[in-house]
Amino acid sequence: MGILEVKNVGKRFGGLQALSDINLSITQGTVHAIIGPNGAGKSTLLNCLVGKLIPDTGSVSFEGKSVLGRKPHEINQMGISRVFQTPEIFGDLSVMENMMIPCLAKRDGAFSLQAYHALLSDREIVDRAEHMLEDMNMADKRNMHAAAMSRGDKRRLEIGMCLAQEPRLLLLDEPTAGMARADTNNTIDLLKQIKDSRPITIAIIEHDMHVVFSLAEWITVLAQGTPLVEDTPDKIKGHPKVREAYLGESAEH
Ligand SMILES: Nc1ncnc2c1ncn2[C@@H]1O[C@H](COP(=O)(O)OP(=O)(O)OP(=O)(O)O)[C@@H](O)[C@H]1O
Repeated sequence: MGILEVKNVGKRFGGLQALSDINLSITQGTVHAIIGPNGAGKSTLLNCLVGKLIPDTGSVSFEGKSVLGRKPHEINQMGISRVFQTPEIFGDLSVMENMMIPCLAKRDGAFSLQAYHALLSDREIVDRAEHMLEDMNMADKRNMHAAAMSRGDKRRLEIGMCLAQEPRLLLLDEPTAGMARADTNNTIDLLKQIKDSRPITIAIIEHDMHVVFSLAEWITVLAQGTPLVEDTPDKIKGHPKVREAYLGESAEH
């Protein structure tokens, strides 16, 4: 059984069947990419995994426990963290302050902005945040305003903030969208380093085939809301159905 099991999931928006009969198993410790043309249902599926949407049919379970009906923060506490397309960081705070927030949430189970000032003198949280920044190779940026960083560094910080919560499954929604090639390559290296240094499973939605083929060990191709094919990257590359449904279209990205 996979760390994440999706069975017969369907989701309809009015007259549109966005997902139909999705079956997906994500194996523990792998990098699993979900690819597909625009509108294939990738984000809808991801939203069903993290409690932002409730599927009309089917089941989603993480480590054998159903996630359906749980709120996003409850799913997060179960061990699933999600990195969004646009980095979700606090631009007005420093890099260090940003990192302290998930460290506190991990320890205390919640975070309130009222507790923010007390954070600065909380040695345990400061130490943990410093350690995470070192782990992310960002210690030299600790006092920088988060908003002033490059897109690649904002992404690096956000990924670090997710990891501070020690998730067992990291979900990445187009983590290199809008990045210059150098930042994309840095993000690929960072994700490889994360994968090699901790027991984590990564599921990634991505349009950039360079990123997909650099990282993925297993690929599911969605088309029109349903899995078209799943296989290793080598098999997916030359698969005629995939070329027809996706790779032709991917030239636009
Ligand atoms: N909240 C919504 N209400 C109505 N239709 C929606 C909603 N969210 C998504 N859709 C539709 O569902 C289909 C799947 O969308 P989704 O965003 O999941 O695709 P995607 O594969 O992530 O696409 P992209 O690669 O462009 O991000 C699309 O036709 C989209 O227009």
